[in-house]
Amino acid sequence: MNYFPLLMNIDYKKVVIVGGGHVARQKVEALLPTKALVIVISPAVTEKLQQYINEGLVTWKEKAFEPADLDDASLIFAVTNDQEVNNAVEEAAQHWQLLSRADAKGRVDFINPAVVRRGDFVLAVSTSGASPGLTRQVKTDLEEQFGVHYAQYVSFLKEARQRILQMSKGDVKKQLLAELVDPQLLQWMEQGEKQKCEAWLQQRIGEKR
Ligand SMILES: C[C@@]1(CC(=O)O)C2=NC(=C\c3[nH]c(c(CCC(=O)O)c3CC(=O)O)Cc3[nH]c(c(CC(=O)O)c3CCC(=O)O)/C=C3\N/C(=C\2)[C@@H](CCC(=O)O)[C@]3(C)CC(=O)O)/[C@H]1CCC(=O)O
Ligand SMILES: NC(=O)c1ccc[n+]([C@@H]2O[C@H](COP(=O)([O-])OP(=O)(O)OC[C@H]3O[C@@H](n4cnc5c(N)ncnc54)[C@H](O)[C@@H]3O)[C@@H](O)[C@H]2O)c1
Repeated sequence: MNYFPLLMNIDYKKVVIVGGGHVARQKVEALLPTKALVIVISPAVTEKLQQYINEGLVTWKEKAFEPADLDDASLIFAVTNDQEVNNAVEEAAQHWQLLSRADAKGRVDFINPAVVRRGDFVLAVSTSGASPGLTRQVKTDLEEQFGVHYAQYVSFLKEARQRILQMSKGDVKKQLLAELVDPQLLQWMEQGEKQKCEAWLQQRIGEKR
């Protein structure tokens, strides 16, 4: 299957997760960085999910699934351990609602990549469902390869790019934007020397004005 990868803005949209087990917890954790309105439908939830519910990060409806639970949901996760219940969720989902089934059966509108977040820098991995184990392994490798300093690095690149776009034109702008991905900047950021990056930018912008 050739899936279409995208980054979706789901802020303030309703997301319904049917099931309250370990897979439901994974989905909730993937959604926490967003402002989606997350509702868990399940007679029972894991300890970690209970913690998120207590903190008000997620709403829990302590009950077995019913079709009306899907009303107004933009995204639906059928993640119970009961195929019949997941089938019932699929049957109740409208064509305009995007459905994901953790058992990878029946209708599959989307699947979930493994995600490494470093601020605005997002790395997503998938084997299109072929091997979730390999996906997990590659994610672990990426976590090591792209350390937490990437968040600050990409934040600097964002600000620097805005400044370049405002201050320069044409070929100068193009050249400055190309120079911005200089590996030296990444190295300074990794060493905690953000001020060197700032000075570098000041100098470049000054020279080209
Ligand atoms: C990425 C991640 C994100 C997430 O779950 O949100 C994710 N699976 C993760 C881990 C993981 N899942 C499983 C294992 C055990 C090893 C194994 O079975 O190989 C491990 C490894 C581990 O946990 O270490 C078991 C498993 N997974 C699926 C089935 C059903 C089936 O294949 O039939 C079964 C068998 C269930 C059973 O037998 O009962 C199905 C799917 N799992 C997907 C995503 C989608 C395709 C991903 C892709 O394209 O590669 C897809 C198709 C649907 C979906 O759920 O979206 C998360 C990464 C961890 C992370 O982020 O840290
Ligand atoms: N995508 C993945 O990464 C992945 C990984 C492992 C397993 N799976 C699949 O996901 C399924 C769930 O795995 P899990 O480890 O979370 O299982 P689990 O047993 O930990 O949790 C199942 C949850 O479903 C709830 N549930 C049962 N009947 C329900 C109903 N009628 N209405 C609402 N909720 C109901 C239970 O209360 C429980 O909270 C597995 O059966 C498997 O098919 C997917």
